[in-house]
Amino acid sequence: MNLFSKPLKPSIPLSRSSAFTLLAAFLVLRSRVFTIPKDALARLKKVAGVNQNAAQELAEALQQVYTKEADGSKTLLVPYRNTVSKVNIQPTPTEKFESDAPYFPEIPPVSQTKPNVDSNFLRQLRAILFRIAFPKFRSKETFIVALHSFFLILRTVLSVGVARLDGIIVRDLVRADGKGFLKGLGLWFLLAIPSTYTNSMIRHLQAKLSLNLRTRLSRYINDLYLSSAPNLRYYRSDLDGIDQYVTADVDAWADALAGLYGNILKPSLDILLFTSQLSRTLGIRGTLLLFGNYYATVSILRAVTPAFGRLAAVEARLEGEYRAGMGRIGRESEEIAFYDGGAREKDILSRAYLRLIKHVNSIYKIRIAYEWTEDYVIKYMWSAAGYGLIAVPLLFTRTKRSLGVQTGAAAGEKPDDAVAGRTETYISNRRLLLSLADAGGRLMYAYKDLLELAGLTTRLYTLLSNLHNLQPLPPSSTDSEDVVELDHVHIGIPRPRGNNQDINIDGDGALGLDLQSSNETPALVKDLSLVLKEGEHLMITGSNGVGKSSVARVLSGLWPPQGVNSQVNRPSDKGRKGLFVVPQRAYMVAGSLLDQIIYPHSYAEFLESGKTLEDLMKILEMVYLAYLPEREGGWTTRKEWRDVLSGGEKQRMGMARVFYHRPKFAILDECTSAVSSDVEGRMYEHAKSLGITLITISLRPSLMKYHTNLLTLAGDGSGRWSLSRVGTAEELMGIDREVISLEAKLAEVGNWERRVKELDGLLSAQEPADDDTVIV
Ligand SMILES: Nc1ncnc2c1ncn2[C@@H]1O[C@H](COP(=O)(O)OP(=O)(O)OP(=O)(O)O)[C@@H](O)[C@H]1O
Repeated sequence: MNLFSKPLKPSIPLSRSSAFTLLAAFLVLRSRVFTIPKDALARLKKVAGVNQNAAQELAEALQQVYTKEADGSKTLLVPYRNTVSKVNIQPTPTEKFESDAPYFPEIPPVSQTKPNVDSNFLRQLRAILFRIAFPKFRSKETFIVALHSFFLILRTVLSVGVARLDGIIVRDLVRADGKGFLKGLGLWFLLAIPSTYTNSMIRHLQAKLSLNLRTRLSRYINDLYLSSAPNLRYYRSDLDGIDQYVTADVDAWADALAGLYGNILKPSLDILLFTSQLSRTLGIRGTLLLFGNYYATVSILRAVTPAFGRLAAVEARLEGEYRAGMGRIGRESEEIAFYDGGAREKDILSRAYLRLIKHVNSIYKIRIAYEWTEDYVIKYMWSAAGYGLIAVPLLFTRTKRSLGVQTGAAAGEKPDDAVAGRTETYISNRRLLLSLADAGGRLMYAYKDLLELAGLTTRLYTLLSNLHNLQPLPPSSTDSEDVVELDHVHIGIPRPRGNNQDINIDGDGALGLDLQSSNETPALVKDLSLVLKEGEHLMITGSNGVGKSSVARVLSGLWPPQGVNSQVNRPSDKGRKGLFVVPQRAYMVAGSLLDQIIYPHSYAEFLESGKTLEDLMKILEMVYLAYLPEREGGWTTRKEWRDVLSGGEKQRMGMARVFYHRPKFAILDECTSAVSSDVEGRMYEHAKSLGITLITISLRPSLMKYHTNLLTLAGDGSGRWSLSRVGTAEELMGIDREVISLEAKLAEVGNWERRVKELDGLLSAQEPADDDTVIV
């Protein structure tokens, strides 16, 4: 039966109905045919020997083992339902980032932008879509979109079929044609199978598209964000609440885009097809009225649509602030508990939450007026227009004919047939119009979704633009000789991004800062020059906040060196790691006990290095943590180590990492301040015996004896410094003795002050008597 065009034949050709039956049977059986029962699959795998090493693979997967492929990619073993799935990860090449950067120029902060559906939005969306989400025409995502589009079109075509069939069934009913009615009903059930299957496929493909887009974006952003030196974007990005951008915003954007595609394509197709179907019966006048109706609807709704894009962007930011607050409490729970700061934290969080829900509430309120107008226009105005339009063929075209039948003017046509024909037209058109109203409604909702997508696109684009516009830090020029060298370097706090007009490139290509012409804060340390060869151990000292850690930041490449013609040389990583820094705050990585020692190595790199668990045990012995594997239940135990280990234990773990990596130079930034002096001394001696050159930042004079050079930062705001050689062990003992005697003398200062006060008291007690004497 030709369901999609009129006139409709009463009988159903056998070939079409058998085709439908076959399609239905295929769809029902599909799941049985293509889904192999799990136990059968397991048996098959066993026969094929696939599961032989499953236990070992699972253990390796839990240890985050990956294999390096020839093309530079990694195959990760991911535990999944007691099995291991292999996921190949292709890193985004640096050239790709370089070629993408011009598409993501610097933009104003997200708080200063008003996302809207305009050329700016289209430019941003195009850049994200075609540079990241769909970089190639022939990709999995393109295939999903094509399949999704196919099912969307199929759904529209089937809807027209359903509308026509609806009319036929009612027509046969009015005609009292039992056979035709039953056939129609049978066809109805058959048509329901592809229709419902199409619906679930549309939902499935939409979810799949969203997930694929999210994966592509997440991989790209993670590769960009977690970049190693000299980019260090995760360290240098100044975007507030960046975790919200990288996680929730990417997810929301992928969802919004995948949903929007269906929400725009399907109703647009519906409107096109339904309008063309309707125009056959409505004639020119009716069709024009239909378009007039569309125009009126769009004009009214555009006028009342609020700025959903900006509202969505603000909501995402507030959500991020609230999440960040919660995360901070989780991270710093012990410190907060010591201060009993729960009530204070609750106030801070409540404030963040209130700001969020106030905003969300205001969106809901704004939506009431919008949705009220929308419902009124879409449901009632469109339905009323629909009734009017249906009346056109009934009252003007066919009325005359049917009146003729009733008056006997059109002989040869039964009155029942005429009524049945009218009913069929009415039912089909009414269903088409209802679907049309529904499509119109969805298209209007899609406009709101489009505005929300604009808000999320702005946030995503802000993230990408922020990350792309962080220029790499100046590379260190490494000599063949392994030395640490600073040459005329100003150590200063880096200027915030977007204010770097004074940064210039000097003749050697090193990035410098012209302090004469700049308006930035004065350098913490000025014109610092030093050369440190292997075996020359340096201690950096000076009072708090004077810039000791900042020197380490410049040495390790976290901060750019400032000053004209300034230069930094770092030892190369050839042979073994050149420079390794143990920071002031101990850091414990998420993972096993073993992972804590080998960080930043992965388990695979540990295996590659040829070191063994015995070696690790020896290292733990050296830092007096040999009891940990047994106490914590083995090397593979995974815990929240930040909470499990004490402050001193965490610092010793930092030293264990130094012994594991055995770098040429190690910067130890007050990383043993909580370790007892005797253990600290032994660890320093051991580090030196491994051939590690130490650069220690400390306020403890007792550590001086392990070093050959002393850099003292003045700390009087002048940026002055002095570099001296530390004497022999004999001389150092002398210094130690002098320090002890001076400390003893200083301890006496309190007593002397008390005595001076007593004497002052005695003197002042005698003074009035003298005065009296004078008066008398
Ligand atoms: N990212 C930053 N932004 C702004 N100011 C900073 C930043 N990092 C450090 N500072 C400031 O620079 C100064 C020097 O900091 P630095 O960490 O180098 O001190 P320090 O000498 O190591 O102190 P301490 O002995 O207390 O560890 C401090 O006043 C600090 O507040």
